Amino acid sequence: MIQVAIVGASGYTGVELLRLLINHPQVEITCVTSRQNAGSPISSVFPSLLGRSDLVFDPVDVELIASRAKVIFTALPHKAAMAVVPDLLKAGCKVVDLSADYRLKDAAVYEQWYQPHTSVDLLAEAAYGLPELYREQIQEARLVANPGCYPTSVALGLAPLVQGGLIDLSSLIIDSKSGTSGAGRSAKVGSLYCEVNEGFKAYGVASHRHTPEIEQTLGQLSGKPVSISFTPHLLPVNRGILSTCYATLTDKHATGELIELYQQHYRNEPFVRVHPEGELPNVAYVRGSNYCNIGLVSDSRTGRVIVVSVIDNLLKGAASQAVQNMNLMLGLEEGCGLQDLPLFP
Ligand SMILES: NC(=O)C1=CN([C@@H]2O[C@H](COP(=O)(O)OP(=O)(O)OC[C@H]3O[C@@H](n4cnc5c(N)ncnc54)[C@H](OP(=O)(O)O)[C@@H]3O)[C@@H](O)[C@H]2O)C=CC1
Ligand SMILES: CC(=O)N[C@@H](CCC(=O)OP(=O)(O)O)C(=O)O
Repeated sequence: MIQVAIVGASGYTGVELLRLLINHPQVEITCVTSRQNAGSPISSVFPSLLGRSDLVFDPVDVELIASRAKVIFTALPHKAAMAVVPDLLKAGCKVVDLSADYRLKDAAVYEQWYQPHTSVDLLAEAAYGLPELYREQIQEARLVANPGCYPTSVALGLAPLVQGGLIDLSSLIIDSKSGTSGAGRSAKVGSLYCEVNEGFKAYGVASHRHTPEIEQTLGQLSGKPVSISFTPHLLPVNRGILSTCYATLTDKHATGELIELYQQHYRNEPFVRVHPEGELPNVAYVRGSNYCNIGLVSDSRTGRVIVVSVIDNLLKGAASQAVQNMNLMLGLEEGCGLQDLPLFP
């Protein structure tokens, strides 16, 4: 069994990692951290795990973590992640970082959208953890930067069109909606029930920090700089992301033709499912699973293609994608421990 640790295990992505890794046949969780819950059994914080694990939360102590585990998931807020990742790597561990700290290749871009970076030297070597696009780099990496939730849904939704040169990249508009768990488990007024329930709002308009991450991936796929308009929205549901992407086609293509292209593109990808013509995805079709579902329509009236993609933000948008990356880094079967079907309805 491979020994793994979860740093930041008391958060929303942390508990999803616990749920997945407790059932993973090739790994054993040997260390979980939380500053606020240090000394408490995990089942006292998450009663859903009662009877399934005797683990007790430890404080964040790099030496302790590295002495107990070889693979570490850092499920910490950005900035807190880069305070521990370099020392974990120095201690010989492999790291899958769920934060944004190692996703952007250009330190100046990171510093423009986040804060000063304290381990710029690791940006070049970190593999961007979207297996469907960067599988080989992930297999070789000791540090994987797990993508953001919105960027995962958008990159998978647009990759076939962008790589095929089928759209005018300057026309891209992306409109995404996320469930409230995307904001994490720490107390914030904006995440309170009365603030979110029965409401629906846009936020981060023309300023959300996932914009440069999406532009970086689409730029790599097209070989050209890409600028997008990206607007996230907050949905009054616990989990799920739906991204609607609009772009002008450079030539006429019927919906059926584009769906055939997507089906071919993703034919060997076990976690990407393309809907047949006339059917579009719903966040409920992927909830609780590692799937990304994609549907699209070519609008001959406007010459635009409209792509709709859905993921579970806590799973393909975070924890299950992190486990998919770990499997690749360790040479395990890529879908090991990730075969759960979505929870429908
Ligand atoms: N929620 C989502 O849908 C997604 C989240 N992510 C990213 O994954 C990471 C974790 O997200 P999420 O689980 O939602 O966050 P939460 O706020 O739910 O959990 C954060 C965890 O980190 C610990 N923590 C917080 N601050 C620090 C610190 N300064 N030093 C050490 N530990 C700290 C917390 O425990 P304690 O305070 O007790 O130490 C807790 O265990 C973030 O970077 C987030 O952006 C990525 C994709 C999707
Ligand atoms: C609903 C909501 O608040 N979502 C978060 C995105 C969460 C996430 O995955 O982002 P990082 O991993 O890049 O932090 C937000 O908009 O900041």
